[in-house]
Amino acid sequence: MRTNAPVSGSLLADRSAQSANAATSSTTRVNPRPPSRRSPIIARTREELDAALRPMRTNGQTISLVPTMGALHDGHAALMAYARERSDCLAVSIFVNPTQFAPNEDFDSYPRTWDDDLAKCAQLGVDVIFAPEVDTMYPDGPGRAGITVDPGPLATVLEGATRPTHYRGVLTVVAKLFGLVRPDLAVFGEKDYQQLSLIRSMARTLCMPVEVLGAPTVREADGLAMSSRNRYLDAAERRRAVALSRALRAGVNAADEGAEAVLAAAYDVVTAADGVDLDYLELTNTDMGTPQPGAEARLLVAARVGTTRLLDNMGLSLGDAAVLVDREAR
Ligand SMILES: Nc1ncnc2c1ncn2[C@@H]1O[C@H](COP(=O)(O)OP(=O)(O)OP(=O)(O)O)[C@@H](O)[C@H]1O
Ligand SMILES: CC(C)(CO)[C@@H](O)C(=O)[O-]
Ligand code: BAL
Repeated sequence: MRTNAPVSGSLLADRSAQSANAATSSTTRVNPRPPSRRSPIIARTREELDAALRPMRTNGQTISLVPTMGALHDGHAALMAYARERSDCLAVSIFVNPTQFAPNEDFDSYPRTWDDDLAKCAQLGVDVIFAPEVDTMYPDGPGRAGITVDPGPLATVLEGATRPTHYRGVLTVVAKLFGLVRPDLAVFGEKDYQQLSLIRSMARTLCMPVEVLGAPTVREADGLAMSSRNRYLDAAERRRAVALSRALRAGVNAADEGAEAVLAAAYDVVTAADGVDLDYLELTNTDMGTPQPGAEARLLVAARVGTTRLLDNMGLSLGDAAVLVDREAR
């Protein structure tokens, strides 16, 4: 198992918005409104996006954004419903962002399911779909992004240890999307918890006028977190993949006994599973710093099942008896 150096909570803290509860306790108004019956406007260029959003801006309507890479599933649908209830106009971006994929990763094979995505967006009451080409987002070419967002130390651990260039690409494209759409609020999934933490930190640190909200992870009936990459799994791998959420659940169930017990319980389940190659299993506080006894925490896991890398995480309340094992000793 990879061991990662502890991350300083104070560097990365976003105390204004944490975990699932933060999303539901947001100050944003909740405005249940039925899905619009109109088809979404499809904007492919910056000019088309401006034209699509101008009437909403002129009318003083609030705009929400759900950034995605397409291959939409019920997890994305939940983010859209969450955003739609909190805004007058819902924009969804569909863009497989090349700069967050390393050369050895799956950019070329990433699922692209435009017709199905469009039908889902129409059904979910999306007002505007922004689906740019690569050169619209990167006019000088994705390899020459020029000015990029430095994601800081949190981007070097956990996902960042395996994917060292990933979060620079994510934050750069999300900053661009925020600049283009200028949303009042943006919704991201807790499934990608480290990504959500980094985007919150970016918006706060760079004074971006957008409220970043996290929405809970949507799961398959057996507990597997929904993910576009689940499509890569064959039947046997799909059965094995449930080990990630089972491990997290075992950890959550041990929360009263403290941090050491949480990690041990989760570790036993994930390492006992055939064909599941653990990358990391870590316990953090809700800001992804060091977990504290008697406080809310986050248990995060990543593993390879066949050639597919999957991640998942769950929140828990740690018992007082928490003494962390030395990570290097595990
Ligand atoms: N199961 C889920 N529940 C809630 N939100 C999710 C879920 N899966 C993805 N999201 C969120 O949807 C947004 C778009 O993610 P993306 O398009 O990369 O889908 P994905 O399923 O995470 O794909 P991948 O398999 O590439 O990780 C992100 O904010 C992500 O956290
Ligand atoms: C936030 C995001 C859309 C940026 O490309 C992507 O990382 C994702 O889908 O999670
Ligand atoms: N949802 C995470 C996007 C990625 O893995 O590139």
